[in-house]
Amino acid sequence: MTNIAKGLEGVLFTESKLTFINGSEGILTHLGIPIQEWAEKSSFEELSLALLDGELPTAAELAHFDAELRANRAIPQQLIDIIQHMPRGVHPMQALRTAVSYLGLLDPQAEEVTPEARRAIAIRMIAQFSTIIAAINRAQEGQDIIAPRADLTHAGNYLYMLLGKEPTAEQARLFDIALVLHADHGMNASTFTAIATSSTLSDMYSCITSAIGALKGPLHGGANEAVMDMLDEVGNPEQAEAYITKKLDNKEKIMGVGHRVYKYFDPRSRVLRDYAEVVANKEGKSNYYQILETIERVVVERIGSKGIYPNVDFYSGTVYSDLGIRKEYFTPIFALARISGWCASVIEYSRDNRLLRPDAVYSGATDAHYVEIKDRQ
Ligand SMILES: CC(=O)SCCNC(=O)CCNC(=O)[C@H](O)C(C)(C)COP(=O)(O)OP(=O)(O)OC[C@H]1O[C@@H](n2cnc3c(N)ncnc32)[C@H](O)[C@@H]1OP(=O)(O)O
Ligand SMILES: O=C([O-])CC(=O)C(=O)O
Repeated sequence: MTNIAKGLEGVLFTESKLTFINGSEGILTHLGIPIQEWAEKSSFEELSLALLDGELPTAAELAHFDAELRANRAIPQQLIDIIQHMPRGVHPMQALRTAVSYLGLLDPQAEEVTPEARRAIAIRMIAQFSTIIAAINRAQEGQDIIAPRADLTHAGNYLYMLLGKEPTAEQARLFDIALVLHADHGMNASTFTAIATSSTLSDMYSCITSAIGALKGPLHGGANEAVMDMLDEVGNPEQAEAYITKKLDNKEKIMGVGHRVYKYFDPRSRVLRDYAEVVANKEGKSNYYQILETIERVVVERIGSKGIYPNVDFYSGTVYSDLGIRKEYFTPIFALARISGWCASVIEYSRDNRLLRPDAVYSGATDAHYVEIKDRQ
């Protein structure tokens, strides 16, 4: 019998120098450097450049890249108009998908697929994603759109454009760490989708628009919002154990746990848990964390033996909501970070491109003949 790799599990289709994951031990590295070190010592700007170029930048290279990001933050007025006229109540991921596709119409370089053009477009997209997402958020809430500021960090500027006031240094750094943790993750579904699109020699905006669509689903990036829905449904920590036990007894999926590659704790979930605990220790903020702690304990006890542990989406939402971000924007924030990994992976793959085209075992009818429509039952 032919062996089918359902879900493409374990299928190796390319080489990459960007990200390494050891799922059984819960290890994640970018360029060989552990994710914990990136989170502690680096910034989203530095990791983005390192992924694009495949090496740690010098101070001068990073300063140049940072200046390029700051200079490219503004988005065209035509796109602002589109965002302002989007129907109210759409999911922000729908809005983001449309906005990025439209941005491509306004970029005279959009159709260029040379490595230089792809890199230049990537830098603009990394810079502009935060402006687009903050603009969608404010427009959907009937608020004025706030122009980016060039004197703030990437993370600080996003929070400023979203909330209309400068974040504290602590808030900006916490958000920066969240972006670092989400920036890249090997051949996940959305990165693979971006690469599949790029393998046809399509343009960067098409690659990224397809990736946004893939990230949106609740089995992938959409899980962070679904975790928050679950927390709101549980309501208070006293209900958590009974709630999760019932779900597991009914063989229902728990959001924010389980992963195709990790069969142990996702290391990013450990970093985020520590920050979620800090948030919880603030007055009146402990409910979410206490519920998550209980869910984590019960899940690990009950189905840890199947390799089901918290993933990156489990604790991130509690950190975001403390920063004043609504749950519908958790997945767009994932995109705000993952844009770097998508672009870097597309650029890396396109250096030695080959059309992606897997196959299926045919299991349909054979020896059939066309039946005239009038003769069909
Ligand atoms: C950023 C990211 O994309 S991280 C992932 C975000 N997604 C989520 O948090 C959604 C919840 N998790 C899931 O749905 C899954 O774990 C996925 C989609 C992430 C990975 O799925 P797969 O690798 O296909 O695992 P698969 O579905 O084969 O599950 C293996 C076993 O674990 C169980 N399992 C997997 N995830 C869960 C879960 N979240 N809750 C309960 N049981 C689970 C399955 O029921 C299955 O059990 P069985 O062998 O007794 O039938
Ligand atoms: O790698 C995956 O399958 C999912 C993902 O994007 C992540 O965990 O960050």
